[in-house]
Amino acid sequence: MEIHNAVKESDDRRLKTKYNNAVYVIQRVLALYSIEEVAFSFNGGKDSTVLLHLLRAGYYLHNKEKSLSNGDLENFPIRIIYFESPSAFPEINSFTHDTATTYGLEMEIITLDFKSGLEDLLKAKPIRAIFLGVRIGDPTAVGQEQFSPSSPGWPPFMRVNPILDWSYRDIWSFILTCKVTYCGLYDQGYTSIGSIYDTVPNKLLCISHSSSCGGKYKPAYLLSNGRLERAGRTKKSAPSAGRTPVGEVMDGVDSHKNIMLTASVITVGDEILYLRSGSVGDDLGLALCQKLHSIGWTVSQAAVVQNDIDSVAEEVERQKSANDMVFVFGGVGQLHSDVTLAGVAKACGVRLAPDEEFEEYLRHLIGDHCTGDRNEMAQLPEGITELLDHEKLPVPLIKCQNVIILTATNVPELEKEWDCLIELTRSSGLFAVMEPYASKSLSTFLSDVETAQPLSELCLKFPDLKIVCRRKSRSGPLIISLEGKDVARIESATEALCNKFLPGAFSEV
Ligand SMILES: Cc1cc2nc3c(=O)[nH]c(=O)nc-3n(C[C@H](O)[C@H](O)[C@H](O)COP(=O)(O)O)c2cc1C
Ligand SMILES: Nc1ncnc2c1ncn2[C@@H]1O[C@H](COP(=O)(O)OP(=O)(O)OP(=O)(O)O)[C@@H](O)[C@H]1O
Ligand SMILES: [Mg+2]
Repeated sequence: MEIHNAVKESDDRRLKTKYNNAVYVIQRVLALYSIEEVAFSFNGGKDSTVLLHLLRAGYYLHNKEKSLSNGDLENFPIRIIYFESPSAFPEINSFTHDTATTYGLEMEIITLDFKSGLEDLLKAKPIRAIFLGVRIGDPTAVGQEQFSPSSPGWPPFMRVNPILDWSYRDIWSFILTCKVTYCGLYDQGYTSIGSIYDTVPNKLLCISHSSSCGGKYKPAYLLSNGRLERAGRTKKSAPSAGRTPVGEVMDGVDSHKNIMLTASVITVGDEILYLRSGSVGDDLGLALCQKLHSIGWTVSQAAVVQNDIDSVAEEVERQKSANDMVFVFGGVGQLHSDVTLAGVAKACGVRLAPDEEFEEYLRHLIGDHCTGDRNEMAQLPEGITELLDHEKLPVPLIKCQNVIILTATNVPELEKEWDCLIELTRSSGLFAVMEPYASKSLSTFLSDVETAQPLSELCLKFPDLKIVCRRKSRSGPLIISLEGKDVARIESATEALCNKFLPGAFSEV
């Protein structure tokens, strides 16, 4: 069988593993269900084209195992269903029909929507399992496994997703290795094909950088970053979750003085909580608070949690709904204690899934040891992760909704990551850069008894200012800091405070 032989003879170890796993799933389905009980939902797209050939190979191996045939595939009896729509590309439509003819497929054309079409189909036919070319990264893959029962409200059947864990690169490795014919649109820069109304060629494949591009695009298999395969889909993606919209592109400084944006800083660090050497402190958390402060953000909380999935998840869940942005440090890597990503995934109610683009970065960084065959090293929260890539960073920072995961392990590294974040913010509006806080500090030897009441009154009169009191020692002076966005208000508050005491009671620090 040409597909089986092509993969067997290839020296692409990863492709072989993916192929073997997918064909294993297909063979088990053919063992579990009778041929009348299975169907393949085929639409001429690249993923379903790959699945068609995997099914042909799986059917061939199934028969061979049962000595049912010599592997001749002239007759491929798995029922094919195609939901034909007037909004499909004519090229996709004709490719689907041509493929059916080439491989002698029994194709059932359904003109209803997916749900109604399946309801009618399952009333008429004994179908119990349907193969789909869904892959991780597709919006509909979230939460699905290789075997996923249909959703509540849908007719009952098993969705079988044999290529769920295939990456964009795996799809093209298979197509090119097996020399499979695919729809011509993929040679014209289309990388994922929806309807004529929401799909254009992927501009990352545009040959000319001029605005018009001359209509020339590279073929889909040359897209190096598989994460961007849907960049040709014109539908808008959902905005990041957050308490308030913080994604506006700020060209410099936000002019709205009254907007208050709050952040929470979470350090994941057993070393801070347990080690007695005294050498480990939460320097990074502290440094980040100062950075946030310098762009006019308020830090509502800085916490240290254990390297434990539930501890991270609980803290992240609490803070992400109470703040505009949450920054998490520590616990990122490959050690047993590196649970931050799992904690963030749990807090966001998603699972970890292999990420091809992240794996690519790790491979550059650590070499080929890191890939494995099943991408264990590059698992990120599924469906919600953005990689914040900057040329100065060896590995991108990770953003999941309004949670940013930093990888710095010391203050100089943090400064570098922070500078990159700010640059990214200016170019693509990660978060708002606000007017920085202004502050003034006063020192006094007045006693607490004397200052308590006037300071309480001052707080009530100037609710827009943060009035912070501290002492360096019990017997030393009291330092009063007034902080806010409006220098004039700080001056008024200073004057109001000084007027309540004899001249010279306060000196500016
Ligand atoms: C064979 C088949 C089975 C499907 N089963 C389900 C299902 O169980 N639950 C569900 O929410 N959507 C199901 N869908 C719909 C898809 O998840 C998804 O909504 C659809 O592919 C989106 O395509 P669109 O972006 O073109 O609308 C099914 C689709 C097909 C073709
Ligand atoms: N109109 C349709 N008819 C039959 N099956 C469909 C249809 N639309 C989607 N499917 C099923 O859903 C799967 C996922 O669709 P999706 O569009 O993500 O992949 P694809 O079309 O195979 O490839 P591409 O991502 O390049 O468009 C398909 O592989 C197919 O199994
Ligand atoms: Mg498609």
